[in-house]
Amino acid sequence: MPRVALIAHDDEKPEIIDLVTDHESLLASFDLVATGTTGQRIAEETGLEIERKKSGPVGGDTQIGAEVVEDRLDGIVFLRDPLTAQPHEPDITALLRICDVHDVPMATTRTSAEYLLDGLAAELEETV
Ligand SMILES: O=C(CO)COP(=O)(O)O
Repeated sequence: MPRVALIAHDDEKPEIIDLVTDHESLLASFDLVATGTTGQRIAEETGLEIERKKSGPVGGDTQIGAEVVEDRLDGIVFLRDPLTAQPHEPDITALLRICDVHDVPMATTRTSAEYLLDGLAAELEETV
């Protein structure tokens, strides 16, 4: 089962809820993990089960990065707010970098997230 991380900055939380709701039946067949507040919102607003790490600003992005290093993740949807500076920018940069190092696909916009989820769904179909 693909393991996917879901992360969104505050401005993008409505967008990730909309994305997840649109793909709820597909995501129900995935193993999901999220940063703290994103995971809380997804759990509250959908019927999906989701593991929650710490909130991004206090280390959640770093915890997701550790999963990348340990080869536990098949993809990450990270809807970033491109217009607001984040106090934990170094953690965000580190997560992007470690995804590049390990060639773990990360989608940072709604459209690229749709492609990523479609790609993982196609892989899942090939294995059944
Ligand atoms: O800050 C984040 C990603 O950098 C997201 O963290 P939360 O999901 O806890 O809001």
